Formats: sequence, structure tokens, C-alpha cells
Amino acid sequence: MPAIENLGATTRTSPLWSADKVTVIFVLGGPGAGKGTQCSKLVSDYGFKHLSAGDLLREEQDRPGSEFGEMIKTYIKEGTIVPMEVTIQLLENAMKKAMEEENKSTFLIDGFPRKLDQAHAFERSVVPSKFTLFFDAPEDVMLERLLSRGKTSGRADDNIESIKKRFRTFVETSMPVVDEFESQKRVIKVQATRTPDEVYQDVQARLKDWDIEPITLKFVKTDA
Ligand SMILES: Nc1ncnc2c1ncn2[C@@H]1O[C@H](COP(=O)(O)OP(=O)(O)O)[C@@H](O)[C@H]1O
Ligand SMILES: O=c1ccn([C@@H]2O[C@H](COP(=O)(O)OP(=O)(O)O)[C@@H](O)[C@H]2O)c(=O)[nH]1
Ligand SMILES: [Mg+2]
Repeated sequence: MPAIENLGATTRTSPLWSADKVTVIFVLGGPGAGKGTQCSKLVSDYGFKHLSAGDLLREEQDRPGSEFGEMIKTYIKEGTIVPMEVTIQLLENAMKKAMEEENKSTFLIDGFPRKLDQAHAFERSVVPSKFTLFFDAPEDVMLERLLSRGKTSGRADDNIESIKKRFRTFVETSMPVVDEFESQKRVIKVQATRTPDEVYQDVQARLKDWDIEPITLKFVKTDA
């Protein structure tokens, strides 16, 4: 991947792609709600391309020579939102790559947009989203999951200090994004407290309402 020396994505005044050609489903929910877990399930059944904004930021943070590495590290540890120019450029680059190399056109964008300015800039300059899949869980459930993930994740933000800050950012900065999409009737809200499989059953049922069906592999019987 080229260095993101070109941060031009957000300066565009019209979308790079049309929503007829490229489908974007935003996946939101508090830290630990299970976004990544549900996205993995969707990838295998629906053939979507899964792009986690957090994973792309961590990858850029660790890329030798990145001019953004130190900045990203600080924002992640503090649970605050990295300036949108960086995240949107990383997402656009990854989308382009998946279109060219894997022929993908439907994207699950996980953990983004976490702030209203990002939501507006992405839809204005990259592509309007179709809807948002929102995973709802109370903080006590999310806290327990994150502390448990922290035992093996190696993530600098899966500790109690960072988690508290992330919860605060979620309530103050990210929920307004969900509320705005909700007011536009573009949110599928799923209760995320049950087991991963039970949550996934709900997700599948709700996607059906939007005419989104799993990929079915057809086995044609042939005469031997
Ligand atoms: N429905 C669930 N019930 C219990 N644990 C879950 C559930 N969904 C995810 N987890 C676990 O909780 C942690 C956070 O899940 P993850 O998918 O990484 O959430 P997010 O991407 O929203 O932060 C992981 O350790 C994951 O295995
Ligand atoms: O659009 C984004 C997505 C993530 N982050 C940062 O990356 C961290 C981890 O995000 P991730 O989605 O990986 O966390 P999760 O919710 O899955 O635990 C966040 O707390 C933010 O600091 C950000 O700045 N902008
Ligand atoms: Mg995640």
C-alpha cells in the first residue's frame, strides 16, 4: 500500500463512487459490542469486504516510516477520534484495493464513522452509505468483554483506563452519528447482549428486510 502522503480524499466535493455501484454498510456500536465478531460471520456468508477502521489505523501506526504513527498511537490510547482526513484516506485506499484485486463492491465499514464530521465527509466525498448496522449493549456487558479480550488482544486500549475514556467518547461523540442516521431511517438496531450466534440470527433476519441475502452455493448434480 502506498504511503498516505496524499490526503486528498476529503477535499472532494462530490462522491468518488455512486451508491448504485458501491454499497457501504456502516457497522457501529460501543467498544466491545461485538462489531468485529459479527462482521467476520457476515463476510463468510455474504461475501462482503470487511474493513475495520481501527485495524487500518493500527496498521498505519505500525507501518515503518508512517508520518502518522505517533499521532495514531496517542489517539487510540486516549480513546479519542483520529482526525478524519487520515481515517477516510485509509478507508478509500483499502476500498480501491479490494475493488481492483478482489472485485468487491459491497463493504462493511466497521467502527466508522465515530464522529459527525467523518460521517458527513465520507458520504460527501467517497460514497453515500446504504444503512448502518448498530449493535446495542450496556456498558457493563461491553466492559466485561473488553477486559476479557484484553488478556490476549495485545491492544494498547483494552485496559480499564482507556476503556473508560472510550465509553465517554462513544456516548458524547459517536452516538450522535447513530442518532442522525436513525432520524433518516437508515439504522438497523440489533441487541448485542446474547451469544454471538443469537445476535447473528437477528442480523440475518434484519438484513432480509433490506433484501440482502446470503450467497448461496448451488451444487448442480451431474451424471457420472
Ligand atoms: N455476543 C457476544 N457474547 C459474548 N462475547 C462476545 C460477543 N460478541 C463478541 N464477543 C467477544 O467480546 C470481545 C469484543 O468483541 P469484538 O467483536 O472485538 O467487538 P468490537 O469490535 O465491537 O469491539 C471479543 O473478545 C469477542 O470475542
Ligand atoms: O474511525 C475511527 C475508528 C477508530 N478510531 C480509533 O481507533 C480506536 C479503536 O477502534 P476499534 O474500532 O478498533 O475499537 P473497537 O470498538 O472494535 O473495540 C478507537 O477508540 C479510536 O481511538 C478512530 O479514531 N477513528
Ligand atoms: Mg472491533
